[in-house]
Amino acid sequence: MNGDQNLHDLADQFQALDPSMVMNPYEHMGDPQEMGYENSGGMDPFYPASQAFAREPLQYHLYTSPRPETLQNQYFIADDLREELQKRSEAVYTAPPPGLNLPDETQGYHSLMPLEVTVGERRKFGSWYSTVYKAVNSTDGFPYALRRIENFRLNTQAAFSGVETWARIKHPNVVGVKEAFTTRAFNDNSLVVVYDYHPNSETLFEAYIKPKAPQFQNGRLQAQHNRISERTLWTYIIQIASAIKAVHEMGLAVRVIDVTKVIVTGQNRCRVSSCGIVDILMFEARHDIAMLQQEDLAMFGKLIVSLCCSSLTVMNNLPKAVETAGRHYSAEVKNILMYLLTKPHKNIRHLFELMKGQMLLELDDSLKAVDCLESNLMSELENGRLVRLLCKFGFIDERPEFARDLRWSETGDRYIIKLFRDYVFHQVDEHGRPILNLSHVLTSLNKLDAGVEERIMLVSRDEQSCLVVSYREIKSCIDSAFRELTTGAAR
Ligand SMILES: Nc1ncnc2c1ncn2[C@@H]1O[C@H](COP(=O)(O)OP(=O)(O)OP(=O)(O)O)[C@@H](O)[C@H]1O
Repeated sequence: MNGDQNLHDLADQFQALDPSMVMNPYEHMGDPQEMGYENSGGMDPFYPASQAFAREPLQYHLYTSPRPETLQNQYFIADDLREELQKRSEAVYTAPPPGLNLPDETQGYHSLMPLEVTVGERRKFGSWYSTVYKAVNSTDGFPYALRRIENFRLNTQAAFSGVETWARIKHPNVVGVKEAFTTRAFNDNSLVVVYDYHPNSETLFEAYIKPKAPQFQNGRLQAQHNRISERTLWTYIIQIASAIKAVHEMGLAVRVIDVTKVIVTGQNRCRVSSCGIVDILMFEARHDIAMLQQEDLAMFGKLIVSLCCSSLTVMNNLPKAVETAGRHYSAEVKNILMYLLTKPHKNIRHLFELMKGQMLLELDDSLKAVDCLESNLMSELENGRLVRLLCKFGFIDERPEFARDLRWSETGDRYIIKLFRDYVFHQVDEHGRPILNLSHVLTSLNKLDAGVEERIMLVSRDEQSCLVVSYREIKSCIDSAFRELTTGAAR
């Protein structure tokens, strides 16, 4: 199907969706090249090349061109991204259910909410039980993740000496460490290490290994297999290796590299959590850092094997596990595994040498992801601008009194603003039914914000007065009314 055919199909759908809407917002659009855009390759096929277009002067808040109804959703960020961000926002604001018997506050953190189930069978963190909570810091108001080690008695404050060094590690694949303290607020001796909070994250174990409930497929209950794809596996390998490199270069060792201690914080984004905590727990057992770093790499190998085989028990028979991994993944993956699990003297820099080819792919993918996010951000930039404009309307329209004038918002410049508000939001069709046309609203507000010379007819509700004004004039009315309000507020 060619471009014209597409266009016709779209136009048909457009008519079918809303017969009362006959305006085509593309009608007066010109060639993007003529508009001064250097690269028109990525622009819509909806811009016919033949018609002339009077370009508006370039402004920093230049608006995007209006789109047809059927593409309305493209005014906003992509649905899956919005859903993901909304889930995160919801996670930040979720309050704990009542009756958890948690302290109201500990060391300046309040609103504690467990991020994991604390009843039933629990795994241990070394020799201790641990629980992760979300809590809000009273000083900066931000949420943090508190990892609490239950029933831990600290023998010396010196055990906290490494926390400062950990807090200096700012790396995209390491969950940031903020501080550590002991507390009796949970009615025991607890150690708490405070980390950056990454809402709605799950561990690699939860994402790829934990058995999923069977689901109905083709009318039958079927087990869910979530074997990780080779590309995603490499993404995680490179990110975790990068985290390990950052930690080793600070003269530290991660000391816990495990599928339950690496969290997935976004699409294919992972971060090593729980850094620094083992240094406190095992402070008194002196260790050679070079040896601990070797152990980090061996643990990393085991993590990759469990991901490849979607199982934790495979670690009981590593040679068999490596063989299984080799059957499902490339020789390159097997090569890395052999290096990490069998080489007596390994080194994180050498590991990167072995992964050179994959790193280029990773770089390409992450640049693509940045491009995609940037284009989503652009649409939100436009929307943010429109929200500010709507706020101005809200401040001005229907204001009951200003400067002792009960009719301030109905008279002078404000009368035009009121009529424009009706033009944008309160139009009705020939049968008196409300027209709820988001495209019209966005187009009108964008033109207003850019102050274009295009003229529109504003009609009063009783149809007794009728004004023809340009968007530029309406914009200047709004600016002066809003200025009056700001000077009035400052008085
Ligand atoms: N910094 C963090 N920000 C947000 N959520 C986190 C953070 N750290 C951990 N979590 C979440 O808290 C939950 C519990 O984490 P934890 O590391 O205890 O995993 P676990 O599987 O419960 O391990 P264990 O069985 O050893 O307790 C997980 O769902 C994890 O995603």
